[in-house]
Amino acid sequence: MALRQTELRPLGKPVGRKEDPRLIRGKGRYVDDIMLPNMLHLCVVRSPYAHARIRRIDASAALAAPGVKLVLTGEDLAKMNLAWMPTLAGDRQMVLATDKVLFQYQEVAAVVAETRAQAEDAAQLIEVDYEPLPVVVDPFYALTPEAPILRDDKEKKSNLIFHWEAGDREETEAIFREAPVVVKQDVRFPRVHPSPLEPCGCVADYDTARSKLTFYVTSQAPHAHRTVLALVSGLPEHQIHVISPDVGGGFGNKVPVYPGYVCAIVASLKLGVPVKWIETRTENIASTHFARDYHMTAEIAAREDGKVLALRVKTVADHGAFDGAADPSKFPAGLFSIVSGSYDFKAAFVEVDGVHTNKPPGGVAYRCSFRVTEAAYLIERVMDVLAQRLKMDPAELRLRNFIRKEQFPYRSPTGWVYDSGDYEKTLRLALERIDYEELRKEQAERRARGEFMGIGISTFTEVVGAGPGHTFDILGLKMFDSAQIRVHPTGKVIARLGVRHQGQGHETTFAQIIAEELGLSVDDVLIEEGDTDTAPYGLGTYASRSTPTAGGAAALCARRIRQKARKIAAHLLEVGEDDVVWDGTAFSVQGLPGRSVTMKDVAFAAYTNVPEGLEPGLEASYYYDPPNLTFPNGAYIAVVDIDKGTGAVKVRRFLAVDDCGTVINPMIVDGQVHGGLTEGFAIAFMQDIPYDADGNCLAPNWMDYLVPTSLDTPHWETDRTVTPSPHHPIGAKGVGESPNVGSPAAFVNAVVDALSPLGVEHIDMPIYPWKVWSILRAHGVTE
Ligand code: PCD
Ligand SMILES: [Cu+]
Repeated sequence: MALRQTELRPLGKPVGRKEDPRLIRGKGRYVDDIMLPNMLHLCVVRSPYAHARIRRIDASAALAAPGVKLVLTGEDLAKMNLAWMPTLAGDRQMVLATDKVLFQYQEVAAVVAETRAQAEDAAQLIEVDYEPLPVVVDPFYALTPEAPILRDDKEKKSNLIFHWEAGDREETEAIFREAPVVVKQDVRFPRVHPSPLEPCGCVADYDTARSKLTFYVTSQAPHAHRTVLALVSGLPEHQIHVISPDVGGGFGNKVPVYPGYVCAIVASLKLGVPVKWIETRTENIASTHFARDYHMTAEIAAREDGKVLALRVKTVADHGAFDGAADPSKFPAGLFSIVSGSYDFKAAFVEVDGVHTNKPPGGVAYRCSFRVTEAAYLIERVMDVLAQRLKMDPAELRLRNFIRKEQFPYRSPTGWVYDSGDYEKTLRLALERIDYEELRKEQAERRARGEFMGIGISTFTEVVGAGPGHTFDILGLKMFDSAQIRVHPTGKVIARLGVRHQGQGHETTFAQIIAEELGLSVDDVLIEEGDTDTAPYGLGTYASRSTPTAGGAAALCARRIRQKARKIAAHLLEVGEDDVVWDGTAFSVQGLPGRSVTMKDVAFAAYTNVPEGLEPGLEASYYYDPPNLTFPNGAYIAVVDIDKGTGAVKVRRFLAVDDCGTVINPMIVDGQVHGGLTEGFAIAFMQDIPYDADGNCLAPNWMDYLVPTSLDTPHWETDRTVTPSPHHPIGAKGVGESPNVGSPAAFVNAVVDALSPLGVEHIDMPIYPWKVWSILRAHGVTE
């Protein structure tokens, strides 16, 4: 049962979500709900070819079509110096193609008309004369000398975008030379897409009289978008007002700036009226930024008793036509170097080659703090390969190799400093709750009967919460975050934060933090995010960073308010400030608990009766740059049964034990875990975006790119251990991404475990029934 929103001391309690009465009654206000007078509609014309030279674009028929007000091409944008724009990774991307296209569905022209239907009809009339060029789909081929160079706009004549390394090569090699056991496995993380329910979209409204651009956009990072728009367009930043209304899911998809946004803004500037652009589902999947697509090879050097010694990883990363990776500037392969996971390796060496191909740009951090999902999946998969090779129980192998709780803060061999954790406790709780021993017995019995039952374990560690600002920036913008709290005379509060939630429940959880610190109830605190004219500057919501950064800012900002409140309380209680104590709900006089004033009394006095010399009013702001990241972790266990006839995998049980430090709202954390597990399940069993040899996208819709329904989705069991972050103001770590990061390996490990009697050591995701069926058939299990 959810806790009432009027109760005091709400931190750690399952308070009902304040945003839900609005959202579940269909009263959310999303970008497509915005209707402005004289608003026009924009439709993007896209390339049918994955690689082609553009000889000519003829827009005359489109311009003559009913309702059409404007057609934009790359040439038009080039005159305004807007044909290209910067990507988050410091590459550049075409807004509208000028001389050639580099992926199927690339933006080629934009049509603006009175209605959306008119814009779409006219888009069909635009004639583009393409000269097809040879297509590069395979990133390994892209690196060979025979492959055509795709980006002729770049100085470097190569499809290699970057080569990046972490760890100690020599020490790692030395350990490998001597190691008694070495296992090696190729692992692919398929190309997937965040695919939020609400696709991307915007309304650009340029007011010529006030020279002000109001830009409504479904954005995870409105402030960063405003800065990028100012830099790209040359409009002064204070004349750009970005509003991110309710967001229907983000999942990393709404961090980048997309060509449609720039086109809508240019159209509004040219026409002086509002212009709306809303993507279709196909446009979303086939042109906005993808995720993953990592081809990884991992090797572990170990002793015969299972103690791991060193890790070596080589990866080819397919970034598509433009490097749009949403990674902090200093990390071209994101935080992939966290790949040594929860285990105490002596040494590690990691290499990543980023490569251009004729595919859409990316990759974004889809429920993943910058390539952490790929890393966690790889290490959890390869640990199982090692267990199988050594004929050891995978739980036992993990227990033997965990970083021990007394080793924190722990420096990993690639340089990360893990803040805290108790991995053994978390795994033991999971083993006990699922009754692991009993399950293994049952498995042995079933195996004896020729049945295929599997148990998969994943004990992942994540790194979330970017900043700190000294290491983390995007396009130079330091990744701190902010909160601003204003207490009104009646003790009601408005708090604005620099992040922007997309369904995570910030209106509730951040109200819980502030209410807890100020002795108020959640009902008393209104949280507002997403409006750049009112909210303090922040980097946005992704990378499970809101709680580690803005959550920290909210607590510290509230404490700043309390400091001033204490002065006012002393004045009201007619004692010295040192005699005032705060008990969590009221200020009282030391030793005289009967004499007290609440935050509400103090708030009123702040506007009516302040001590002499003190500034009236009660508000504060705080920009919080965390000293380190937070390292949430978990132990996940999947139990599966395989149907021998069809190869279908049934997830019988799934238990997720998470440790995200201090929990603000256990009900919301459970919801976060349920959602992320559902995504992880989809990635493991049903999602991939394949391309044919001509670069045609083979899954540009929800018929081919599958999204699980409630019927497909297993029942989730959750539990928790709590190891607070030692540096976060309330001890909280992020959690939003954990289930997506940790679960794919548990599913795959379970399926491989089920098939291990056949000698199977690895299956690449997605594990479609036909893949399993082919294995069963190859081994004569089924016909
Ligand atoms: N310890 C703790 C932690 C946390 N929490 C809670 O939970 C949530 C979450 O958080 P975080 O972890 O901090 O995170 P954020 O930042 O807020 O968010 C973000 C994430 O989130 C997730 N989840 C979700 N949900 C929803 N509903 N929707 C969405 O969209 C989404 N997305 C996803 C993603 S993808 Mo990326 O962007 O890719 O990077 S990242 C991400 C919030 O409310 C909070 O406060 C609590 O309570 N406690
Ligand atoms: Cu990732």
